[in-house]
Amino acid sequence: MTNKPRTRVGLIGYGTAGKDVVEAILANQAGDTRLVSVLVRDAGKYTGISLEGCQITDSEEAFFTSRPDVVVETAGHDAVIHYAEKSLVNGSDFMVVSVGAFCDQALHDRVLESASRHGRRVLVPSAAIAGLDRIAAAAQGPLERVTLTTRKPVKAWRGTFAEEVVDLDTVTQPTVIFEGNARESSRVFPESVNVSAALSLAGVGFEATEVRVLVDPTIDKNVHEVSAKGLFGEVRIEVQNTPSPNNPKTGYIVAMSVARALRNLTAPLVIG
Ligand SMILES: NC(=O)C1=CN([C@@H]2O[C@H](COP(=O)(O)OP(=O)(O)OC[C@H]3O[C@@H](n4cnc5c(N)ncnc54)[C@H](O)[C@@H]3O)[C@@H](O)[C@H]2O)C=CC1
Ligand SMILES: O=C([O-])CC(=O)C(=O)O
Repeated sequence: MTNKPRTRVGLIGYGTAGKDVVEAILANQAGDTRLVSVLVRDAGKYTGISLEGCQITDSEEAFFTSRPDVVVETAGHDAVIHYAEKSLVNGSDFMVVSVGAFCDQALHDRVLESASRHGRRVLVPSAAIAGLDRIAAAAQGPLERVTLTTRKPVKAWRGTFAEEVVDLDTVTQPTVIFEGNARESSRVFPESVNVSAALSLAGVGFEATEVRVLVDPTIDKNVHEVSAKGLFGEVRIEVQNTPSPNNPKTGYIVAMSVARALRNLTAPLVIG
C-alpha cells in the first residue's frame, strides 16, 4: 500500500450500468478508488439509499464540488453533451460509455480540445465490445477495412429506432435494420450501438467504419462481430454479451469493463 490518496470517482447515471459500477467500487473491485458523488436526475427517488458516505445528488454544482479525479458517465448521450466539457474544465478525467455521442464531430473536437487545454483525459473503456486494443494498435499502420455487425434479440430493440423498421411482435428471422457507417449508427441507435463509435475512435473513424445492425429473434445474447484487415494482418472477434435483466440493451460486461478501467488507473500492472 502507498500513502497516495484514493482516486476520487464521480458517477453520472445510476441506472443499469451505473448501479453495477457503484457495487464494484464499494466491493473494492475497481482498484484504489473512492466513490465521492453520484449525479442523478431526481435525488428524491434515492433517499433511503446509503452508499458508504458518497452523496447522491441531482445538483450539478454539488456533484462537481465533490472534486472527482475522474467522472464516469453511464447515463446516455445527453449526459455526454452536458457534462463532458464541464468535467474536464473542473479538473476531472472523463470516462465515457455513451461514446456514440461523439458522432457529433463538433462535440468530439470541443471535448478533446478541452481535455488538452486542461491537461485531462477522455477515457473510453471497451464496454460491450472487445479488441479495441488490437484495432488501435493496428491503426498505427494502414488499415484497409473495419466492420461491425451487431445483433440483439427482439427485447433489446423495444423503444428504439428498430420499431420503425420492423414489427417486433411478429419478426421470426434475423432482419437487417441498418446498414451504413458508424456516424449514422451512433446517431440512430443512441442507446444500443455505442460500440460502433468506440470502434471508430480506435480504428478508421466514423465515416469509414462499416456497420450492420440486426434484430435477431433466434439468439438470447447481444452479439457484436468485429473484423479488420490491414498491414498488421487480420482480426475477427465475436463477443456474446449476457443482457442485463434490468436493461436488455446493455450487457453485464459494460460495468465490468468500467470497473476494470478504473482499476487500471491505479494498478501496478495494466493489461491490454
Ligand atoms: N459503450 C458501450 O459499449 C455501451 C454503452 N452504453 C451506453 O450507456 C448508457 C447507459 O446504459 P444503461 O445503464 O443500460 O441505461 P439505463 O437507462 O439503465 O440507465 C441510465 C441512467 O442514467 C440516468 N440519466 C440519464 N440522463 C442523466 C443525466 N443527465 N444526469 C443524471 N442521470 C441521468 C437515467 O435516469 C438512468 O437512471 C446507454 O444509454 C448507452 O448510451 C450501454 C451499453 C454499452
Ligand atoms: O451492451 C451492448 O451489447 C451494446 C450497447 O448497448 C451499445 O453499444 O450501446
